[in-house]
Amino acid sequence: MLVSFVLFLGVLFLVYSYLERQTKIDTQQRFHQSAQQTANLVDTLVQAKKDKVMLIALSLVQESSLKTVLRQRQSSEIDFSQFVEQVSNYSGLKNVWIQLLDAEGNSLYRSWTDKHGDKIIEKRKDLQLLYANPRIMQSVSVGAFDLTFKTMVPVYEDGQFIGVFEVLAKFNSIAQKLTDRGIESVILVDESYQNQLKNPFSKRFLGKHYIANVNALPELVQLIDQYELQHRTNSTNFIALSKEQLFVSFKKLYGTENQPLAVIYLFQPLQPVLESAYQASLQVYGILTFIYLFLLVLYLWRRANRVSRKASDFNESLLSEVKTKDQALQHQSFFWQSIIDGLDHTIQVVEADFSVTLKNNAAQYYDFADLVETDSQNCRDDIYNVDQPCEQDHRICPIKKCFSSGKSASIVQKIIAPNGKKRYFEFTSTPLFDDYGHVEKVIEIGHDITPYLKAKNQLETQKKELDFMAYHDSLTHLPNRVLFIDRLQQALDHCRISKTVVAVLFIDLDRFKEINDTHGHRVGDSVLVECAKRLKSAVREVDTVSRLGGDEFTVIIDEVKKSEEVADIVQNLLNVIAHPIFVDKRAFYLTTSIGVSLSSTDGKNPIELMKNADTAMYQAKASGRNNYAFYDPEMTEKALYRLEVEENLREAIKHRQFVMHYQPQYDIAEGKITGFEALVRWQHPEKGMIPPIDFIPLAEDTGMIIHIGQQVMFDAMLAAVNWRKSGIIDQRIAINVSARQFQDERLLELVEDSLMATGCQPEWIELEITESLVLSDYDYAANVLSALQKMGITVSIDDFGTGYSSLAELKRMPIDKLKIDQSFVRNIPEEREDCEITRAIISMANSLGLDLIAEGVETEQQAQFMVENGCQKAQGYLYSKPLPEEEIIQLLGRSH
Ligand SMILES: Nc1nc2c(ncn2[C@@H]2O[C@@H]3COP(=O)(O)O[C@H]4[C@@H](O)[C@H](n5cnc6c(=O)[nH]c(N)nc65)O[C@@H]4COP(=O)(O)O[C@H]3[C@H]2O)c(=O)[nH]1
Repeated sequence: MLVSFVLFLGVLFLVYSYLERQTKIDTQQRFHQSAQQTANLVDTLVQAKKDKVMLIALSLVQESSLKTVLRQRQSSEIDFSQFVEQVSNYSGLKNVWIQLLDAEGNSLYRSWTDKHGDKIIEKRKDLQLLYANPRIMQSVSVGAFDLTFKTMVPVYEDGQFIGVFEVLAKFNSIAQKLTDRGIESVILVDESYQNQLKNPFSKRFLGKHYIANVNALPELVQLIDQYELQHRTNSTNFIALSKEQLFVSFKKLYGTENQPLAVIYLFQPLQPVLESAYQASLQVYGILTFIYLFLLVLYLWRRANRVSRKASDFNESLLSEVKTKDQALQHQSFFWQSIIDGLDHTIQVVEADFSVTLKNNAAQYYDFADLVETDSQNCRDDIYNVDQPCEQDHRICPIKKCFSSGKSASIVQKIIAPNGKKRYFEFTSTPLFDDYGHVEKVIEIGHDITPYLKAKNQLETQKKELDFMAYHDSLTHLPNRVLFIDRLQQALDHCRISKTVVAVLFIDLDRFKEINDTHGHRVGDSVLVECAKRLKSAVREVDTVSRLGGDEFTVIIDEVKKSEEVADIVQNLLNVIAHPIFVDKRAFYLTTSIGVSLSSTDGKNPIELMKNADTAMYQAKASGRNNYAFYDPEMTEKALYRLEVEENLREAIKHRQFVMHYQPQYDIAEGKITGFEALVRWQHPEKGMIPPIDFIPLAEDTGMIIHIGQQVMFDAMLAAVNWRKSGIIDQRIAINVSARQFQDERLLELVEDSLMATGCQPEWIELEITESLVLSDYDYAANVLSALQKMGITVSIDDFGTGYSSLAELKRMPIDKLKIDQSFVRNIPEEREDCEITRAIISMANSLGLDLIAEGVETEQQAQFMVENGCQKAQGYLYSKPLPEEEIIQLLGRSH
């Protein structure tokens, strides 16, 4: 804008500079024109006068009198004064003269003078020219007196040149005519004529110049002189005298031979000329101003147009830009929409009222329905079977959460797609904030993660399979060596805490190679798989069976309390493998050798234990296969012995090799038998009488105690019945109930059955339960004991004092009798502490009103201690050892 303005000013300046210059030029031109006009005026006037003079000459030349004179050349007798006067009147010219010249150039008549007959041609060049070539000639010339107009007409008669008729008129009238037009003139005759004017008409001279017009104003003449205008006529045709306010122009007159004749100085007021010039300038100015204004208007219009066009262009470009941008936006929008619509992800815009205002194609396909929540319905669940509707007690709606917290929230939901397929979607809600930071909307993006979950599950399965393969044997699916060692380490760590023992079994199938070689690997593999199954089924769930490779298996037996347990398990494993294995309807009889190492004695780490178990396995093989061996030989012996006992025990049960001994119980003070305790003995056919301590624990462990207990109960009840029938006793017989028996739910049934089978009355017997058994499960014990009491059976607590029963527990327990354990009795009276305990037990039993008996009384002091401290009954070697039934009968017979 500023640049435009400066340019505009520049142009304005140039235009006005130009105008000013132009004005000057125009003024000069106007002056020149004005001078030219004035000169033209002079020319016109001169020409008009010339023409007039010529017309006069031509009209007069026809005058016969003139011809006559010329023909006769007799001018002296002719008076043409009247004729001239008529011509003057006729032509309107005041001063008109005529002259007649004969053919030789002699003046026949001159109206201005009386003189005639002289040879004028000799003096006048114009006449010489005319006579040389007769023709009508006009001229302004300086005569002897004045500046005059002349017209010379050759006169012919009958084709013969007879002379010249010349008409003359004063030039002075021209000045008058100029004056009439407001132009004063001063006619200065050329200085070359100064000598010619003998008797000048005006008699006025400026220097050498004759002032031809009589009425020329002196001040003008003075100005000519003052400004030396005479010298300027050659360089210009005008002078503006500003001071005098006069405009002076010059008009030069020339003679017939083009010789300078005179200069007419034409004076006119400067102002009109200037005005005229100004007018011209003004016209120029006007035109220029007009042009300028026009240009300005044009410029402004164009500028306005330009501005308008610019504005229009701007508008157009703006519109175009807007259109382009709009299109770009549309394209972009279309582009994004295409992308958004092309996405598998569902996108929904959820408003604060949970209505969905926008959704992409995927969302429309799944049509997750309005997200409007009601009290009873959650979003989507009325349309689709959503397993996990978002708003429940245990989970919240992510859209709600997003609105309330302003943070993104996600949820995984199972939906049924329109095609009926089950899909898992992960929905992520993202907040959109308004200008005030409030959550305005929520963008919910749903992503079908079914393939991902499927792939994840597959990967997990594959990983599990790989993990499984890494840690398991591919044939038997048993843990491999790596896992076995790991588990063994864990077991060792655990057994250190639990103070138990871990046993490692190294199992090798005997002569398995023969099966492989003879029947092929496929059969061999089948045999191995079956062996693995059997080994696994023969141990506890917590125990680990692994395959090291080939026909070698290992087993971890955890939490071993006694080595005998291990021997049992090992024996069981030998047995399960010994059963025939069928492959392709062919029976294979396998044996196996098992080596055992124990963490207590044979090693502290997995490698050591496995190595020693392996060594033991070779010992077992060396001792004849189908065998087992402990790494410690003593353990092997023990195990073998135990196995033998177990087998014998089974035989003993089968063949009823158990016999009952009865130990009498006495009233210490009176020395009378108050009862008996039935104590079982094993009458081994080869080894003789085996005490209960050598087989009861094994019978307990193996469960055979149940069978032994049945026999004992039956025999003892039967003895009670028989002895009563024979009338030798009326005392009760106490029967020991082992832990396994007591925990057997069939105990009460067994007691009832035995009572019924023997005909024994409940009052005739007493059941002894160890204190530790009662304390291990107090409620159960109380129930069972209570049931026994209700049956009428006396219940006594054996080995009392070893279990640390409290007085409160005793008080609540349904029991009738306490048996002071012989471990206290044994040291009485030496051990003060045992004495104190015994006193306390006696005191406790007495205070609770319980019957009381001391076991293992071997000395009088012990018996006396008991009596002194309130225990009236005792049993022990002091009175009698446990005796066979016959001896009891004898004893009773003696006592009777
Ligand atoms: N040192 C010494 N010992 C004495 C004396 N008086 C008795 N004894 C022994 O002490 C044991 C008492 O039986 P127990 O405490 O019930 O201890 C019994 C009992 O727990 C168990 N037992 C015996 N018979 C049976 C039975 O039929 N069933 C059950 N479940 N266990 C039985 O075997 C254990 C041992 O029985 P036994 O060898 O017969 O040993 C008997 C008996 O012979 C004595 O003065 N000094």
